[in-house]
Amino acid sequence: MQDARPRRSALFLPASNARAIAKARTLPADVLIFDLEDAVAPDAKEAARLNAVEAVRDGGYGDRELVIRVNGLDTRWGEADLAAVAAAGADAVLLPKVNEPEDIAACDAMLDGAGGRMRLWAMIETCAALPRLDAIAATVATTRLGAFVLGTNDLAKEMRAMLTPERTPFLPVLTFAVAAARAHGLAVLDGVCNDFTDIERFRAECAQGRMFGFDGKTLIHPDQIGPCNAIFSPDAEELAWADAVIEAFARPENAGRGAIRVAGRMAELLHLEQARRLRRMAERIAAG
Ligand SMILES: CC(C)(COP(=O)(O)OP(=O)(O)OC[C@H]1O[C@@H](n2cnc3c(N)ncnc32)[C@H](O)[C@@H]1OP(=O)(O)O)[C@@H](O)C(=O)NCCC(=O)NCCSC(=O)C[C@H](O)C(=O)O
Ligand SMILES: [Mg+2]
Repeated sequence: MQDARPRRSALFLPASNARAIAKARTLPADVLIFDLEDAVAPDAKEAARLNAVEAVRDGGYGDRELVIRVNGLDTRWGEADLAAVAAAGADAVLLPKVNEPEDIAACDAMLDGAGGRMRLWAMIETCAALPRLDAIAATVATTRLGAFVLGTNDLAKEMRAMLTPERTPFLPVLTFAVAAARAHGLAVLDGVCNDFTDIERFRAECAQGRMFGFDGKTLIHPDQIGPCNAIFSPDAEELAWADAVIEAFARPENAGRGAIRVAGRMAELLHLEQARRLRRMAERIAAG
């Protein structure tokens, strides 16, 4: 079940940066994404690949989910990246610039030698992918696909759109990416906020991402982790409501009822499901 694991914060780090790789062992991000793609200069690609594989093998990252973003399979590094990642034992490989379902199928076939546990995550960051989100997500039935990750920098570049604080040009993409992911049981992570020194802008983006239904947000700097974890965790008010709904439905007088009154609001069985999910998530977060 995709919702069982907290993925509030997913920190990208250039796998060419040994200091960042070491520091990440101490950072409270739920997911670490070792990047071999856009954060790494062409001359450093091979060294970065070795660093990422070594970091995953050496471990020391506790419960954090370890993901390696490879270069595209149409680049000169992509296939070797994928072979190395398949052997490394990461939790997932992140494939950039997925355009169509066939990209997932091709990458999945190349991961045949990897352990069964390894998932394939897809970057949604091209215009070509947008009309095909449902078909891409539907490949979960026959592949290791596990998550969508939005790439709003590449989308802005391709669309020639502006990355404004409100993210107006991307709002339909946020909705449809979350809906496609949910329809097929995938996890879904929001794109990065480049402005890592403006924490108020960042908080607003996290709150917007949470409002749209994302599981969490991808990050580029350690300073973004704390606020992101806080905003993507169920807060006290939500948990109080969840507890009230669970308690109310458990009362004998409400047995067999589909809709009841809780603290002046309507609660239906669908809200009971939501309340239980929030509680499970809070327990997973508290367990660390
Ligand atoms: C953005 C940065 C280049 C800023 O670097 P810098 O100015 O050097 O940061 P600081 O001096 O503030 O760093 C303080 C300490 O924190 C460590 N650090 C910094 N960033 C990270 C990180 N991401 N992970 C782990 N540790 C990090 C520094 O080493 C300092 O440590 P210490 O010296 O011990 O105190 C830089 O933050 C950076 O490179 N960020 C990640 C960039 C990246 O990965 N980009 C690719 C993903 S974004 C993307 O492509 C999304 C998508 O594809 C799209 O299209 O949108
Ligand atoms: Mg990108």
